[in-house]
Amino acid sequence: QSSQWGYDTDNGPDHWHKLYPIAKGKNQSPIEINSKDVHYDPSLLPWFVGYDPVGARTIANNGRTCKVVFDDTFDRSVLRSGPLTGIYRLRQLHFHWGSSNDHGSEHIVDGVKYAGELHLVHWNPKYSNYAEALRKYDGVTILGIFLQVGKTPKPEMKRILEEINNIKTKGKEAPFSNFDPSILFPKSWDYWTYHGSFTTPPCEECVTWILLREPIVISPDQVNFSWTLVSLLSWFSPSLKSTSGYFQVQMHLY
Ligand SMILES: NS(=O)(=O)N=C1NCCCN1
Ligand SMILES: [Zn+2]
Repeated sequence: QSSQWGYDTDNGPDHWHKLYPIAKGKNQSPIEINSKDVHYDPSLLPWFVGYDPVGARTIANNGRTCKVVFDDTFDRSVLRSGPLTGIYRLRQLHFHWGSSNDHGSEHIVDGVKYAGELHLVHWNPKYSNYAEALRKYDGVTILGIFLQVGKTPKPEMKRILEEINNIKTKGKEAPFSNFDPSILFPKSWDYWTYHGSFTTPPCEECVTWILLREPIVISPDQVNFSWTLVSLLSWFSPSLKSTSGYFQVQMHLY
């Protein structure tokens, strides 16, 4: 087990539990979603966001992903309602890509691996800080949006993909301002929700997942932008750590 966790055979998901025991927990993400096992919950509310574009701060390559960081020092950009109680502050967004278009997403839907998955990470400000929220069942909510490769480019992705060119090496960071991530959202806000974990170590089980059923579609050349980033990062296609164990995945239809 090399010192740093990753996605290779000697430090991948099956090794993580040695340093991060929670990785062997009962509520680990990602999971496979089988539509036939999903419980439709008519009492689930729609979710809403209020994002302040002026809250965007930086875009960084941390050697595993490209992440955009936001000012979360007050209730500036928040997600609320849906399966949640109260509001959750947007902290960062990041992507998961594969080394080819036939895989890359972390969650799998009816056997389908999407080319990528966008995660918007939010934390519950009823706790005094993010680090404390990670230790709570209702500490974090992650909005997950699947990325599908199609003919038409998604113009709203342009800013992020152009910026990726300036952070091609691990550890690089660049200013990133005036960006409201809700412009990336698909038309339908129908979602699946379940309680799980971060998909990377320490894999805390503090996450209420809100996964959108409708993917966003980007073009092949937009994906190969991510390829430039991917080719510089030890990329991955994570193995699903969780068994098909029983979990409450509910669905809201608008
Ligand atoms: N892929 S994930 O579940 O969002 N995992 C994360 N781990 C560290 C903090 C941000 N997110
Ligand atoms: Zn993620």
